[in-house]
Amino acid sequence: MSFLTLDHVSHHYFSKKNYTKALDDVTFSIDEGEFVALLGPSGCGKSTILSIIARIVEHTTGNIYVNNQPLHQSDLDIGYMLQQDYLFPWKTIINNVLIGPKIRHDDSQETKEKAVNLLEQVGLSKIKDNYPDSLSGGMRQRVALVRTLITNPKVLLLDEPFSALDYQTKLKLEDLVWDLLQIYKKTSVLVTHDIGEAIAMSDRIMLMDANPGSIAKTFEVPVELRNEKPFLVRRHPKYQFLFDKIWGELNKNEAVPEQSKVVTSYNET
Ligand SMILES: Nc1ncnc2c1ncn2[C@@H]1O[C@H](COP(=O)(O)OP(=O)(O)OP(=O)(O)O)[C@@H](O)[C@H]1O
Repeated sequence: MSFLTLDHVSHHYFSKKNYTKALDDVTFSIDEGEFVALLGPSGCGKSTILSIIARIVEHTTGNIYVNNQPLHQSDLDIGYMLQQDYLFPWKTIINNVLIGPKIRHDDSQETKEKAVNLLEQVGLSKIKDNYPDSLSGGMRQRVALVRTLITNPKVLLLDEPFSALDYQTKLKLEDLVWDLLQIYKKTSVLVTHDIGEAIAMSDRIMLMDANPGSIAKTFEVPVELRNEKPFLVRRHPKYQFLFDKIWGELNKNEAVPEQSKVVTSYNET
């Protein structure tokens, strides 16, 4: 049964000088526990969809439902992870993680233990009393991930969370997030420009068109890939097949250069 539904959702941004139609008639549903990726060109409205689900932006028309109840009447808990980690430099790692519970007046020992436990799962419990400036980019994102999970959100919104990281760190973090989701089972929406990441992480990929933003096509990820860790998914022949299909769809309006040369063999010298 569908858990989260966007039903004919459109959104316009208005400012003094500009009017932007960011989303046009977007309709899709996500099942509970499903991992969905939004993929598409810059400006097609991917982040706007996340902002609408998070109730940061009020959509202009259409309806959104959580378990068949209007979103604004629901008490849906959202965890939001962004490209930037926004850790507070003056707080230790553990205190950065505990910001969400503190805002909710949860100062309990149980939550502190949960924070340490989660930091242990991402390999950072030994340095929980350090400050963020001593951490690498990948470590900082691991703290941000724990900070997102500590309040036990029902839905995880991931807005290009790995895109500022080096490739090796990004692959490791994809596996880590996947491992944690096997345990904590969140309904997740990932925004990414990376086709490989979308295939490796998701159950379903929604390809978007721009001007105005809309859902162009949906790709189901084969079950064999869904059951593998992201790193191993990339070795699978079905991964390459789906990658080519999505690549073709993204570039279907591009002219093929007449002089393009196809390399058919490689001679090692
Ligand atoms: N606060 C805003 N005010 C006005 N226009 C906005 C605002 N936020 C986004 N837009 C416009 O809405 C459209 C969709 O933006 P959005 O950031 O959702 O796209 P995106 O697919 O996430 O882009 P990217 O991949 O570059 O992050 C773009 O044309 C953008 O310029």
